[in-house]
Amino acid sequence: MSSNPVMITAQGLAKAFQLYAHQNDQLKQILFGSWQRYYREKWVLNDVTFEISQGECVGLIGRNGAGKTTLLQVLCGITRPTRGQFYVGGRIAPILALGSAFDGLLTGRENARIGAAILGLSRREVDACIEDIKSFADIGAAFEEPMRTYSSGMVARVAFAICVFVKADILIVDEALSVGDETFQKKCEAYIADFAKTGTSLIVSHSLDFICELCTRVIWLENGVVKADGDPAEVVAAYRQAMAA
Ligand SMILES: Nc1ncnc2c1ncn2[C@@H]1O[C@H](COP(=O)(O)OP(=O)(O)OP(=O)(O)O)[C@@H](O)[C@H]1O
Repeated sequence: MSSNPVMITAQGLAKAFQLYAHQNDQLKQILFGSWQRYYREKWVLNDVTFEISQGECVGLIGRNGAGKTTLLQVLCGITRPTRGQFYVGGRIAPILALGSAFDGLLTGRENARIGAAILGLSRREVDACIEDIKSFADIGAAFEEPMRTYSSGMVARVAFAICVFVKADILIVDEALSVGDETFQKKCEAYIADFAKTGTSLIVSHSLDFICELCTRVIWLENGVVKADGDPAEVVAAYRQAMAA
């Protein structure tokens, strides 16, 4: 374990989603929830505990549905944990999570301004970097058009570009590279690798070679619990073996 300051702590994190069998069950729950429960719980995270220190680049791996995105959403404050605590000690750049908050009626530029402000930039800082964000996103005139007209790759480009310019302490990346085309993927990979030299990163990816190459540590999540946490080569080898089996 590193002697650097702790940037992310997850302590006994658990998350259950409420599943309603019928549309009006949600209303019943609001009205009569004190007497009866109208939903079924789906536990996605169960007692997840770890610490990430300043300067670590941690890969988060696991099968589809293992709970990786949910864990990142909890750490980014997008969803609340059902149990447990977490601490994040710095400004987060949540690549892709940010994209889900865009307003489709607003242009790329307007969403970029709002996104950068939400992530902590002042109006003057936003003014100073908005053209750089446009240039990094590299979607041409579409930057001035409503985002409802964008492809998923274009949305990801704008989300990634905002995160590049918010001067974050912690980079949280959820499968950012899967939607971009090859040129943009390479640009993002180079940025993430550069950020990882000094910042703290938590990266979800199914690209195990990329994770092994970049990360100093890997956490393997399985059915909402930490199955392994340690050296990238060892954890990835064990994960590959489990997947093959
Ligand atoms: N809002 C929701 N309501 C109910 N279930 C949900 C909700 N969001 C996610 N889930 C469920 O939680 C589980 C974990 O989802 P999550 O997206 O965190 O997995 P993941 O490890 O990121 O998967 P993938 O590798 O496919 O992206 C899945 O079974 C998913 O169906």
